[in-house]
Amino acid sequence: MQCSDTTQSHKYTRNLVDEGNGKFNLMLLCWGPSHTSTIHDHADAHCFMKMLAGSLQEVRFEWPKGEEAETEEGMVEIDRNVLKPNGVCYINDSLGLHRVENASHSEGAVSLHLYCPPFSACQIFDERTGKKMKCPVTFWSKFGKKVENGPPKSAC
Ligand SMILES: N[C@@H](CS(=O)O)C(=O)O
Ligand SMILES: [Fe+2]
Repeated sequence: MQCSDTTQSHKYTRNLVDEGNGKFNLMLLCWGPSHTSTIHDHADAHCFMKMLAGSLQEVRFEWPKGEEAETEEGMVEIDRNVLKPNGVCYINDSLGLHRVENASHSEGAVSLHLYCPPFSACQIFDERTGKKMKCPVTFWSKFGKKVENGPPKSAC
C-alpha cells in the first residue's frame, strides 16, 4: 500500500473552494467513472458531504481492533449508503472509517465536502489486513486555479 501512485488515473480530484479563515475547508471533489477513495479516517474532524451531481456509494468500516490492527479476516463492513444528487452524509472518526466509490463506469460525480477543523493528512487502511498508513491530502486546485508542482491528486 502506498499513499499515491504515479498515474493516479483512478483518483478523484480535491478542489479547495474556501478555507473559512482557517476554521474549515470547503471543497469540491470531482469523481471520474469508477473512481474510488481508499478506506480512510477523517483526522478527528467533522466531515459533511453533499452530492451535487451523479451518484456515489459510501461503504463504512469498523476501526481495526488492537494496536497492531492487522487482522487475517480483513476489515469489517458496517454500512453501505447510496448518495444521490442533493443527498447528504456525515462521518467522524467515532462513527468509523469509510470508502467512497463512483460505481458508474460511464458517469462522473461531484460532491461538496466540509471538513471542520481542516486537516492536511489522514490515515488510509488496507481492506485485507487493516494495516494503516498516514498520508498527506492534497489539492488539485485552490480557488479555481490548478495547483502547480504539487502531487497531482489526493492520497485518500
Ligand atoms: N474524505 C475524502 C473524500 S471521501 O472519500 O470521503 C477526502 O477528503 O479526500
Ligand atoms: Fe472521507
